[in-house]
Amino acid sequence: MRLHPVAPMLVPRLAREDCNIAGYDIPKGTQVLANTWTISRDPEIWDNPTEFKPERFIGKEIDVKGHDFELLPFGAGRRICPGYPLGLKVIQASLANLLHGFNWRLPDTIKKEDLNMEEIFGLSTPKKIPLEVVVEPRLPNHLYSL
Ligand code: HEM
Repeated sequence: MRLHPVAPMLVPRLAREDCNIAGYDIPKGTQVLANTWTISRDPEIWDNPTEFKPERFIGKEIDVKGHDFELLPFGAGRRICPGYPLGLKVIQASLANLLHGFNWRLPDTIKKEDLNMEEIFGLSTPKKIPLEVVVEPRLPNHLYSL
């Protein structure tokens, strides 16, 4: 959610009055876009920003619920994603099921360090090059029948 947020830009906002943010004058009527993708890779905020290191959050108060402006995968304020509690639960449940049910590995022809993590930028950020993986069941067969 930090390195690869689903939506790289938040929904556009319109300034209702003249204001100044971090030294920048923003006149009333300006359309403002928050670039969450760039903020969550800002080296002034994050150590080794391009490194996937989930343990960086251990013991930190920071969360994804719109209060910490350095990490806004669901946006913030009045137009924050209303589906974020569902989104978080679906991601956690799906990921847990996939990891519990299958062993995952890269094909022998691809090395971990060669994995392409580029994205296509648009309203959302799908992977530029689809991930190829070898998936093997790790539980007894009868557990996979519907
Ligand atoms: C991991 C899953 C999801 C992510 C990362 C996500 C992300 C976002 C983001 C970034 C916004 C823009 C917020 C802003 O500009 O401040 C948004 C808006 C919205 N999301 Fe989600 N979302 C997710 C799941 C869902 C789900 C499950 C629902 C509905 C069941 C949902 C419904 C909406 C709606 C209706 C808006 C527009 C809110 C408005 O403009 O007032 N989202 N979402």
